[in-house]
Amino acid sequence: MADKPTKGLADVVAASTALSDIDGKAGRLFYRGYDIHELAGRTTFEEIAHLLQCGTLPTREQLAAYGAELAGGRTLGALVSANIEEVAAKQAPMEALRTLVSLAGADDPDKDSNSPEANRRKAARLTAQQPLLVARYHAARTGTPAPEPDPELSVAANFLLQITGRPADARAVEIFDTCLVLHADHTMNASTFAARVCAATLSDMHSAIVAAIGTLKGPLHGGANEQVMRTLESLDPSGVAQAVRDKLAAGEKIMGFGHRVYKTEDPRATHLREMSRELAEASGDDTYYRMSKEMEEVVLETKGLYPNVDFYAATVYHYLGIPTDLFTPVFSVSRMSGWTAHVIEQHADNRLIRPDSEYIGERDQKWKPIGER
Ligand SMILES: CC(=O)SCCNC(=O)CCNC(=O)[C@H](O)C(C)(C)COP(=O)(O)OP(=O)(O)OC[C@H]1O[C@@H](n2cnc3c(N)ncnc32)[C@H](O)[C@@H]1OP(=O)(O)O
Ligand SMILES: O=C([O-])CC(=O)C(=O)O
Repeated sequence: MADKPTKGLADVVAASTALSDIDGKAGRLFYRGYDIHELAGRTTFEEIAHLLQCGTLPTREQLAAYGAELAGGRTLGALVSANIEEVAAKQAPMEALRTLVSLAGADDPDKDSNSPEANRRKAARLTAQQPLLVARYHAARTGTPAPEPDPELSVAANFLLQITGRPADARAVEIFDTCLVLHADHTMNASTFAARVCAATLSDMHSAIVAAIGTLKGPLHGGANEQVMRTLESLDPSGVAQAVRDKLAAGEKIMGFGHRVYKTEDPRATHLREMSRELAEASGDDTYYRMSKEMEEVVLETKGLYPNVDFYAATVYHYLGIPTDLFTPVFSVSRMSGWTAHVIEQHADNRLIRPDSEYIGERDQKWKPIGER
């Protein structure tokens, strides 16, 4: 008989990885051995994607080559282009991305290979395409064409340009770039696990990424950042503390708080809180930042829970002018670098991921003809 399951697989080690590591008690996160506090604000998203997908922080030459590869990958395949209008009309952003990445797989030149070289090229292409898919989706649904991506600009600068329709100022780009750095990878989170389960059947990278996108979408995972903003918008700024206490007393979960692994401050939230404060001040209206701080105090005092990565990311994206329903797609733009690196890692040392289950259903049932049931 199987052992009793650990609900939600808490504390179960499901894979070995050299990509990221978390110390949940100390509130520390590392990408390939680098503390996130060493990297945030000092490295670009392109450097982090290279670190995850290629193994090292790049030299200048490697970064130039990787940047050129990303710039070259910023195109949409024929199948995506032919369908994006209809997808944008019928699907919400994360559903659309799930569809569009699947369609992009059909036009990928490496679609029939899982070799290490093909996987690395696909990883760069998916990382290049994801922000473009979000921007073109947004353009299609609003009927406002997005500016063409500029090969001279970074992933962060191009994304803000394409979403807002105008070049972002240098500090906004730095802040958004840091957000992308902070969201890139996070050990065996639910979407990465989904990607690895799919990849471990020796399925292809696009299939694994479709599984990951569908998993990130849920409000207990990446979907929480959108819900944080919706909560802030729904609250009366003068009644935040009482409203949060009432929600908690009613057994409601407050989105953006709590974490399976961190039992103290999420180290990414430390950076995001500060960036939210800076942007709020610069905007001349810090209402949402002040409301967030108040929520944080009440949730900590009442439940002992800390904000996770999604909490302050919400107001940062809001102040940067990103539409609320694109917050989770933004998460996917960054996490694509980690998901694809995990697929590369899974394929490089593979074994089928197939856990056991505990059977809790009926036993010894006897078949009856349909008329007698
Ligand atoms: C990128 C990310 O995915 S970060 C996480 C994003 N998700 C969210 O912000 C959604 C809100 N948070 C949550 O739902 C949870 O904290 C999760 C999903 C992140 C972690 O879940 P788990 O490790 O399974 O913890 P679980 O949901 O069992 O919570 C443990 C206890 O804390 C409570 N709790 C956890 N999070 C919250 C919250 N945000 N608000 C209120 N109570 C909470 C639970 O109700 C539970 O209480 P109980 O023991 O009295 O029943
Ligand atoms: O690790 C998790 O469970 C969720 C999370 O914070 C992430 O994916 O960034």
